[in-house]
Amino acid sequence: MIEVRDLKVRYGARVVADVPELDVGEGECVAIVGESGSGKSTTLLSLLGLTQDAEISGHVRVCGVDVLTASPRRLREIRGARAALVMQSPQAALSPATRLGVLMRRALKLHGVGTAPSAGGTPDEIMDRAVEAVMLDREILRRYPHEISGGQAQRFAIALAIALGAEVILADEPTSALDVTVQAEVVAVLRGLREERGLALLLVSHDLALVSTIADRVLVMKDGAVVESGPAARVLAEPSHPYTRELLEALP
Ligand SMILES: Nc1ncnc2c1ncn2[C@@H]1O[C@H](COP(=O)(O)OP(=O)(O)OP(=O)(O)O)[C@@H](O)[C@H]1O
Repeated sequence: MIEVRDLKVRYGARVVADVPELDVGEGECVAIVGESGSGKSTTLLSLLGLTQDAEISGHVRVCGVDVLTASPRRLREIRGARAALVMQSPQAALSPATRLGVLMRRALKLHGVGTAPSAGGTPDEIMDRAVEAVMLDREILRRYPHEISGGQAQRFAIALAIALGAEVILADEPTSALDVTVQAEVVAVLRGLREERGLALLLVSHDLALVSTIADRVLVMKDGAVVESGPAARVLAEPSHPYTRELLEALP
């Protein structure tokens, strides 16, 4: 689903992300961890061609599309629909005067989902199933963005991705704005989607406790470079790089 080789992202002369290898297969979760400014978000955004003013080299394939050479039209086909980005505070991106159901219906229409009679049902059926998949009541579709909590907004953002038929979710600190119990709900939703729908998940987080509960593999970034990578259980239990040990020691 995601295949990265020799990715380098530069702003001017400075390499802010250097990722030799990163693969996320169907039903897998890979986490990128590291302190603020280490290049995690830049790496994530570059996978969808969303870094502005950056010079990018290497090989990036997402849902079968060669991102660095694809036409803008081809990129638009995967962005949002097949590969969805879930950010830290989705509420800010939701139009305040639009009910969530109206917003979701517009997104489906924009991407042509639910228009063909055969393709997964009517827009209403697709929306109901997506909301159910993230354990929200369908009544939420009648609400405005300010009428929902941070955890509900995050789950709605994931539901939107599901409704649009996402195969890959790229999540940037999806739970950092949430309190601990609500974080657990969002993680449970993501874990369920991987297991039940084979969704591939690339997660950026500075929260190693969260990562240990969901990721199969971990990449540790520092100053733009990957200093350690491997199975999450191994990296978190027996870190081989001093920086990973530092991150682990900083855990509460
Ligand atoms: N548009 C830009 N122009 C120039 N430099 C940038 C730009 N965007 C990011 N950077 C720089 O790239 C480096 C990596 O930033 P990035 O946001 O990827 O780090 P991060 O690990 O995700 O940090 P955080 O956890 O704080 O989001 C930082 O030094 C940042 O200042």
